[in-house]
Amino acid sequence: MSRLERKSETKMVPVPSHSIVPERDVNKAPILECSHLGIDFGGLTAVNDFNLTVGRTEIAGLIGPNGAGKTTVFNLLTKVYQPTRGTILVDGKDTHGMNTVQVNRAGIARTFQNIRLFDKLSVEDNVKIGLHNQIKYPMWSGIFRLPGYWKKEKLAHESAMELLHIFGMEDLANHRAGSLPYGAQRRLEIVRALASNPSLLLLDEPAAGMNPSETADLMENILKIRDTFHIAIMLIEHDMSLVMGICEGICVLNFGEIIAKGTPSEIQNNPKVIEAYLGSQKKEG
Ligand SMILES: Nc1ncnc2c1ncn2[C@@H]1O[C@H](COP(=O)(O)OP(=O)(O)OP(=O)(O)O)[C@@H](O)[C@H]1O
Repeated sequence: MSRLERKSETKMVPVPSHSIVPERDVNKAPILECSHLGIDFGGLTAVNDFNLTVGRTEIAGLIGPNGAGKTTVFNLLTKVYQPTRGTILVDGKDTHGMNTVQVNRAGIARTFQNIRLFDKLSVEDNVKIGLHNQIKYPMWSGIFRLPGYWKKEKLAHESAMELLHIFGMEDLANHRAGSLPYGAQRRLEIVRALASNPSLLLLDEPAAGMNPSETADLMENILKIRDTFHIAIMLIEHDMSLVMGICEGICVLNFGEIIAKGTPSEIQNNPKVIEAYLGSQKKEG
């Protein structure tokens, strides 16, 4: 039986910040704790009083109608924006004042709504770029190609190939990233994000533009990432079959505020959630 046919939901247990985490994570320090997080853009409050805890190995979903504030939350977590208020703890560390590079070193990696690969570089080189936090080249050994440089280069090659192998992409290592089919480019983005060895991987609409078979592969790959690397994954997604199929805890935003948290079945039956989605459909219609 394919793992995606599993119907049983993960048992979730309550933790502070009115959140739930998978039972298997309850005795482990959470990977993410947001308290009263918010940001204003001039007079517009894009996110307000965002409280969320994500378990160590949880697959968490962040959903909501268009313009609800989902990407803004990712931008706050990754310090593209500094919060107007509230705190973000990553692995127990307060990220106040950190920049995007520091927060990546603290354990958060992400992909974007639109593909952001280096099209003209090879698949392998794209992954090596993601390894930059892991493998440091001392300046002089790089400029003069000293033995130390070749040692690091060999290590980077081996690490990149190992990651590509996990996702069945090692045969594509020398292909130009821009020449890959759409689904493979999106997979490569995820591999590149994983190269920075995150504890929390943020995926912004990973299934956008995918056909059903690419989406099914993506779901398998997300489960594989969680099970291989034992990390947490938080995803924004409009494809409800993906969200309801693999997310364990789901948080729903509307107009920048959390309106519900729960398991897939709780969220699907929550009247506030149904109203938020129907309301946004009426507005669009
Ligand atoms: N840099 C910014 N300056 C001003 N307003 C912004 C900025 N970034 C986001 N916003 C506003 O914040 C609100 C939330 O936007 P956001 O992109 O986070 O929504 P979303 O839930 O990700 O939407 P979608 O599902 O359509 O991607 C919107 O009203 C948006 O216009």
